[in-house]
Amino acid sequence: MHEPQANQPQAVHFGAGNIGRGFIGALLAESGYFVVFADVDKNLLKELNSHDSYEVHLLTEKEQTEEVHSFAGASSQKEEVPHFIASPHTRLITTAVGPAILEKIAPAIAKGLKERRLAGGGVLNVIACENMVHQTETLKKYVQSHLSDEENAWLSDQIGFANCSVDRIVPAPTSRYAKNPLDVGVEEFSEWVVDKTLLRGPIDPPVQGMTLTDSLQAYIERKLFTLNCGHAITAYLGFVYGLERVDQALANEEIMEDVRGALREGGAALVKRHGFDAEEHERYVEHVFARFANPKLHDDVERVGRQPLRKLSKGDRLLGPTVIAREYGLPIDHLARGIAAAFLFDVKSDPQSVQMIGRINEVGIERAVAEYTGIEGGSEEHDKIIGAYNKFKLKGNLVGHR
Ligand SMILES: NC(=O)c1ccc[n+]([C@@H]2O[C@H](COP(=O)([O-])OP(=O)(O)OC[C@H]3O[C@@H](n4cnc5c(N)ncnc54)[C@H](O)[C@@H]3O)[C@@H](O)[C@H]2O)c1
Ligand SMILES: O=P(O)(O)OC[C@@H](O)[C@@H](O)[C@H](O)[C@H](O)CO
Repeated sequence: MHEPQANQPQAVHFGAGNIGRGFIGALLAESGYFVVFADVDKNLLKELNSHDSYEVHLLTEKEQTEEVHSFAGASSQKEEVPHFIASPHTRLITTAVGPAILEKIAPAIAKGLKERRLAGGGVLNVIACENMVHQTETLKKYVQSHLSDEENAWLSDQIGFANCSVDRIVPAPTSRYAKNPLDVGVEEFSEWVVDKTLLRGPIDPPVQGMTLTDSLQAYIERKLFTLNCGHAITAYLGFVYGLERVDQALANEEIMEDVRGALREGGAALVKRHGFDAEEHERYVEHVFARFANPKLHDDVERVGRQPLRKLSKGDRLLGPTVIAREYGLPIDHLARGIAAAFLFDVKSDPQSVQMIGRINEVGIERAVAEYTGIEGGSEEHDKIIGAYNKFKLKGNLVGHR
């Protein structure tokens, strides 16, 4: 295992996957932190501990490469991770494991914080970088459930749990550029916005590329309900049309019309809710489309559509903008078509897809839509989703799936 330099500040980052290596871990290392990547993937940990560096490839016209140094891998299921969390050199804990895994990493974080308290380790900040609203506060609740009242009182005083919005498209790496298994390809754009009102003390050393805000809700909703909403609908419609990649899906005019329509509907809702400038929001949407269309990303619709039940849950990228639009009495026709397409995402390697398709086969699409979205049968919204689902199902049958 690689070692930090004497007194080097440390960060423990859970999840050495695409965004972990391609964005958060890379930024922390560039900013002077020794990054301990905590993961469960034994092969990945072996690679992290046998390479001194890896490359982040910017997938732009003229491809550029950044080298990442100063990291190690540690098993999130072993004692070493709590020890790192307890170390006085550790200033930050970050995560990029997926929302469903937050509960699973909470015991290791709680154990590390207990040790830290006893060792007098002091102030530390936790930032979960998952695509969901209030992700770090969700992690905080899981961590608190493993601590005593006394430990929780110390935690409230010493440990910041700050929500954030994290944005950079990082597809699964391919052999086109990956010379070693840690190399990763990313788009050039990146944005990491953190709620400064929930931090304890300054982020020290400051993380280059991290923006601090006191109005995170607007940032995260704009990102999740625009970029991720459009991304998901592109992926689900792309899947229905038998296409493999996001850029291929967007090149299809029918798909593009629905994605644009959904972002228009969701955009009108966001403009009302957050008082965004409508023209500026339109520019944001155009920028998102330009990012999706980047042919160098080779981003797979199966990655972008992964875990459809999470994406169909209340407050996530599909229902979130739909509910806000309805609150303002705005149309949701294209959003409903995007939701409908999600119910046709039949990917055998995705456990949530298997569960969803199994439930549709068991109880029928009408009941499955009501169960997963909370949109009641007989409502206008439910009728729109079912109508679109039936049309897309015919389309899917015509196209034939992979
Ligand atoms: N890839 C992107 O474009 C992107 C961009 C922004 C945000 N995100 C968010 O980041 C998170 C991770 O996405 P990703 O694309 O990097 O996924 P990924 O599958 O590439 O990485 C997840 C990593 O978490 C690890 N992991 C799983 N269980 C673990 C555990 N118990 N302890 C520690 N590590 C564990 C996995 O082994 C894997 O290395 C998700 O919430 C995603 O929404 C991704
Ligand atoms: O990571 P997910 O599964 O929540 O969503 C898939 C993609 O939309 C997502 O990873 C984007 O690439 C990312 O959010 C861009 O910032």
